[in-house]
Order: sequence, then C-alpha cells, then structure tokens
Amino acid sequence: MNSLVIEAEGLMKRYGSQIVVDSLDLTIAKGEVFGLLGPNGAGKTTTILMLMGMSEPHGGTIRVCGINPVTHPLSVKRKVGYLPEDVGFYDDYSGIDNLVYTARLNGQSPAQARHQAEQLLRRIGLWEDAHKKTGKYSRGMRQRLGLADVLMKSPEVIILDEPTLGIDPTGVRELMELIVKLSRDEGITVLFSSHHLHQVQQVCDRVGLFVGGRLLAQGDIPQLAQSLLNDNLYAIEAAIDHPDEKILSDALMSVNGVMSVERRRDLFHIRTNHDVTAVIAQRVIEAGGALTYLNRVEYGLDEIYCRYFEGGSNHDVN
Ligand SMILES: Nc1ncnc2c1ncn2[C@@H]1O[C@H](COP(=O)(O)OP(=O)(O)OP(=O)(O)O)[C@@H](O)[C@H]1O
Repeated sequence: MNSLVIEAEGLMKRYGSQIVVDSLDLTIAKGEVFGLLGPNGAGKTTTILMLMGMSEPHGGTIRVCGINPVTHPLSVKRKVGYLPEDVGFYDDYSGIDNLVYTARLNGQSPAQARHQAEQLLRRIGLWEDAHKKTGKYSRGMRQRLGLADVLMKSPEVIILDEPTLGIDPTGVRELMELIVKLSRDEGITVLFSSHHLHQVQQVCDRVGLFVGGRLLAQGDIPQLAQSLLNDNLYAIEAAIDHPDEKILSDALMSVNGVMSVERRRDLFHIRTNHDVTAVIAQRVIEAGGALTYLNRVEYGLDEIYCRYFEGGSNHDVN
C-alpha cells in the first residue's frame, strides 16, 4: 500500500494574472504531522482548498488518500476532516447537538451519533460544556468543538487552516497537544497551516516553508537548517573575560571554521560552519582569556526563517 496520503505535483493556481500557487510539489506520509508555514497571502489556504477539491487547480496533479479531488471531491471529503479558520455552528444548539446533527447528516443512527458525540466531547475536554449553546462558547471552545466535529466521521486525514487564531496561549497548547495525540494514537495524518513558527515547531514532524506561492524547502528542522542556512549552521555564545577585545576577536577568527565574531552585550556570538566548540574553548585560554560561560546554540525554526529571509523581503513572521 502507498504510504503517501497527500501527493501534489506541479500544482498551479492563478487568480487573474497573479500566480498564487506555483509548481507545488508536496508529499505527506501516513501518520505525519506536516506544517505548512508561510506569511499571510503565501497561498496556504488556496493549496488546502485544492487538496479538498474545493478549488480547481490550473495545472498539476493531486492525490489525497489515492483519490483525485478534482474529479472525486465527495470521496475526498469522506476521508478528510477539514477545520477552517472559523468554524460555523448552529449557535442555538448545544455542543453535543451540533455534533449529533453532523453525524446524522453522515448517516449515523441517533443512538450511534449521541454515543460518539459523548465520547469525543470527553476526549477533547469539552464534556462539562457539552449542553451549553455554542453561541456562548469561547473561540478556543469553538475550535475544539470543530476538531470534534471533524473527528465524528473518523477521518484518515485532518487538515487545519490556522486553527489557533484568536485562542489564548493555554488554549493553543491544549489544542496542539490534542492534535499530536490524535496523530500518534490513531495514525491520523495531519496537515496544519500556520504563520506561527513556534506552534509549527512544537508539533510538526516536517515543515514546508511556503512563500509567494512556492514551497522553498521542506523537511524536519535539521534538514531545513541544512538546506537554508548553508555554511552558517552553527553558533556559539560565550562569556569571556579578556583585557583586549581586539586580540581576543582575532584569536577566535583564526580558528578554522569561524565565520564571524560579534559582541552582543555580555556575550560573544560566534558563527561557525562546523562544530568547533572545543577548539574555541581552548583558543580562549591560549589567548589569555577566562571563559565563564559557553553554549552551543541550537537553531530553531524562527532563526531559520528569519535568517533565510533577512535582508531580502519583509515577510510577516510573527
Ligand atoms: N478568491 C480569490 N480571488 C482572488 N484572489 C485570491 C482569492 N483567494 C486568495 N486570493 C489571493 O491569493 C493569494 C494567496 O491567498 P491565500 O489565502 O491562499 O494565502 P494564505 O497563505 O492562506 O494567507 P493567510 O495566512 O493570510 O490566510 C493572496 O494574494 C490572495 O489575495
């Protein structure tokens, strides 16, 4: 069996003369949590809509669970749960009644629907508010109910478009943990679109950096660092006492692999193209310095993203 659940090749979409998705190649394997990360207007929602069969591509091919969403959109919708930015519910219905309504539309019996709705409400931590009208739910509660609603049809894939917009930090953390747990426990594939680097880094196995309709790179964080940061992969922070900063900097720059040395308040920030932490420590001592602190900096997604685009464009990466 093909373990690729989402496959897009050469995907294109235009609005008028603007190309909003450009030659997109994307593959996501079963059980993966994949983050589509990009600034506002990058083309994330447009891509998701094409994967769901809700917007027609102008070129390329797509398979979702082996199905072509262009020709068989309903078959794709049966297998994929889609949580948009803002979920619509019947505000006069309670949480549980909204879920039961969805299940009944999907052909479940009343008893079956109620049983599954109860189970899911407990699972997503909304049981205490199950009988409250959804019009009185907070935004975070609505998003959790949205996730439960998506799970009512036991999907193979969940696609979430900016699911955490407007939710407080605790709510975001809980929702993220729930998504990862679902993926791990039930082998559900998750595609998660966001422009929040931190959230993507927390939960995703792999990330696609999406800007201006193009996927610039994809992989796990070390792979992205490798492909985007090239020879600026490592950094060391050090607190060093030395009577002459110039002599110290020259000594550090003479270490093979050091690209730059910069003083930032009390710390020296040393960029290198391979791991020379031990040599740096030795050279400080040889140069007559006293080393009081040394730390190898691990690059996170925000450094990768910002450094890759620094000096180039002004993408919103908040
Ligand atoms: N129906 C439409 N008609 C015309 N242009 C559109 C339409 N939908 C999207 N666009 C344009 O396509 C581009 C990509 O939009 P899209 O919504 O896919 O980006 P996004 O990455 O999801 O952004 P955000 O993070 O703000 O939701 C934007 O320039 C947008 O203005």
